[in-house]
Amino acid sequence: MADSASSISPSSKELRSDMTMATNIARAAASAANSNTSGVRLVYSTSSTWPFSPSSSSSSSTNTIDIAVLDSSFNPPSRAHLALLLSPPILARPKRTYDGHLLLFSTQNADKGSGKPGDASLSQRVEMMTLMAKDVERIQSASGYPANVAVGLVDKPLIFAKSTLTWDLLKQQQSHDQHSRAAAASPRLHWVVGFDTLYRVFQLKYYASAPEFEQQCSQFFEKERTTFVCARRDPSSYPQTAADGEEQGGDAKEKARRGEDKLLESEYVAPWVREGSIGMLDIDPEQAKMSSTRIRSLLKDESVGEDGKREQLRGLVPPSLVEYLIESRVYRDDGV
Ligand SMILES: Nc1ncnc2c1ncn2[C@@H]1O[C@H](COP(=O)(O)OP(=O)(O)OP(=O)(O)O)[C@@H](O)[C@H]1O
Ligand SMILES: NC(=O)c1ccc[n+]([C@@H]2O[C@H](COP(=O)(O)O)[C@@H](O)[C@H]2O)c1
Repeated sequence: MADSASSISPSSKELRSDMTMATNIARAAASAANSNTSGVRLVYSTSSTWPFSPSSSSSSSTNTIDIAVLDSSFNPPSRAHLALLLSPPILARPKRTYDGHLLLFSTQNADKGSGKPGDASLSQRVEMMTLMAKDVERIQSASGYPANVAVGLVDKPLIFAKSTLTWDLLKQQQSHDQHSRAAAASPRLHWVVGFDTLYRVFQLKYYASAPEFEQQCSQFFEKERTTFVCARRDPSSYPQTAADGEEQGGDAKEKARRGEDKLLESEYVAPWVREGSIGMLDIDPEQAKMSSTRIRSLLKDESVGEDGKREQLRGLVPPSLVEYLIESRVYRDDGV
């Protein structure tokens, strides 16, 4: 599926029209950012009834609507993020694709607050998310699947809380649509994450107490039937987790693999692995090495010219992002 991304570059007319739409959406999202609403706010969706489009419910062989959630800083999105979002629904077999896709950005990060100077602004992230959503729509259609994508913003940093807010939004959308097939469908969220994120979700330091963490696990896995689909990440692409650091000897990849096994076998994680609520995924090894940090460094690198940057970006970011990153000069100005 990730390979099909290479063959769906938008025409320049499509790209211009998507960029204009993305800018308008970003403007509206930024001007509403200070309003006091909490929860998940959709700023773009393929259809107004997302995720309950008629095509998604009728194409499902079960009455469950399985939705992949890519929760990211979008700073900027990479081909690895695209591969995660378009990965096969390993915990929703025999489906060959998710019924819906959600790109979600938290305006508050668990470890970095509201961001670092030199990061992309909220408007730029919404623009990039919208362009990526349009790429996902094109890839799904080119693969013969219905396109059913949304872009959302949320003001909570931790996944369990964000997931419940996403769940609340789905229930709300469903209650507006009493008479369609959607009313009988049961949505299920699948958080597509890399190993570093799965590791952090299970660190007690993020929660007020162990009982509160356990209550949130139970709400996420049991009440809402949500899952984690976790991609193995090349250790060169992210700062070491404590789990990797404790492992002695061997090369970095072996250490990372042992760190993964250790987490999956640990007290708080193993029961959900056994239940089939956490699954591991291998993505393309080149994509597993990617990080947003590396893409930001490339964009800032004054020794690489515009054509060189464009060439490298083609392999690193979703198709519509290549021109956007060059033209917007994001990460390059302001001396950062
Ligand atoms: N190369 C990759 N392989 C597998 N998962 C990845 C990869 N890159 C990012 N992810 C996952 O995608 C999700 C969003 O990641 P995030 O936006 O923090 O990107 P990042 O590349 O890690 O960013 P940065 O380099 O700025 O820290 C996380 O769950 C992360 O683990
Ligand atoms: N305990 C948690 O739920 C927890 C902690 C830290 C990061 N995260 C997630 O990891 C994702 C990536 O975070 P960074 O941008 O900090 O790498 C974030 O979107 C966040 O949701 C979750």
